[in-house]
Amino acid sequence: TGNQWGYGEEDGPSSWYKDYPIAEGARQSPINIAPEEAVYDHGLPPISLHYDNCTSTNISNNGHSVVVDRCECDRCSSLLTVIQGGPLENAYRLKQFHFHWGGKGCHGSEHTVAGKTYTSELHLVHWNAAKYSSFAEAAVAPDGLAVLGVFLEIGDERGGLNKITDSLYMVKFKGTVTDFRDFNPNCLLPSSLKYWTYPGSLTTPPLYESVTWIVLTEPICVSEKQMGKFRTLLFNSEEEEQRTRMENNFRPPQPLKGRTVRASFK
Ligand SMILES: Clc1ccc(Cc2nnn[n-]2)cc1
Ligand SMILES: [Zn+2]
Repeated sequence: TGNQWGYGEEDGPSSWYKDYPIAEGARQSPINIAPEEAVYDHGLPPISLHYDNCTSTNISNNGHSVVVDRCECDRCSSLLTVIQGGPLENAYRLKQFHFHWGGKGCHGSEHTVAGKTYTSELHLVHWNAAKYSSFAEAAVAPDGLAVLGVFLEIGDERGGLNKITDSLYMVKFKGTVTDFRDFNPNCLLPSSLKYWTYPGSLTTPPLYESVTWIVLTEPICVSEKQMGKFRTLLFNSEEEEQRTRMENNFRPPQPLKGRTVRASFK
């Protein structure tokens, strides 16, 4: 039932085009960011993040990544948790955040910077709630989504990440979910909000070309021990006999096809 895609030899990124022809589209993500070719746009305002009211609700393993959903209850959804400014015409509301990572070593990010890969990449997924009435409606619109990308590199431990890594044992298997309240992703942001921005897509099927990408230039540091806990997750459910470690859940860079990457800085 439905399209079975993954990150393996048979079902991985190089075969997604069979079920999702948009995989070969004109604005696919991720991309390699070439800083020298990025165009400094002095008209680009800074981005502003209002995550203070951010309340998470649960953490889950969807068979592709580990996802922290934002609470959508009436009280919470009235409280604004948004990204605005930068290339965005209006405020985009946070829907969820998740990660992409590698096996041991320093590959694992989706975007690369002058060919450099990072050990992981955090994605905060937002939708244009000012213009569309649901995430699903926004997800298919060219200005529907905004994803904030944060690079993770191996170094000192990141304290704020421990609440997540200490919960991962509860969502080891695909299809598992557990309460995960009051986590604010502010603690996972670097000190600088300098960014690159370009028009792109979701990096997994359905690969919709609806994402305004905002990729922060400054990585955050996480420890090898913390990354090791991400790699205890499994792609498969408890019922499946196959036990496949969840790692290398990243799509490689896609052709730029004439797009311009803009920089918020000189
Ligand atoms: Cl709703 C949804 C669908 C796909 C992805 C995967 C992804 N796309 N861009 N970054 N991650 C994340 C959220
Ligand atoms: Zn992602």
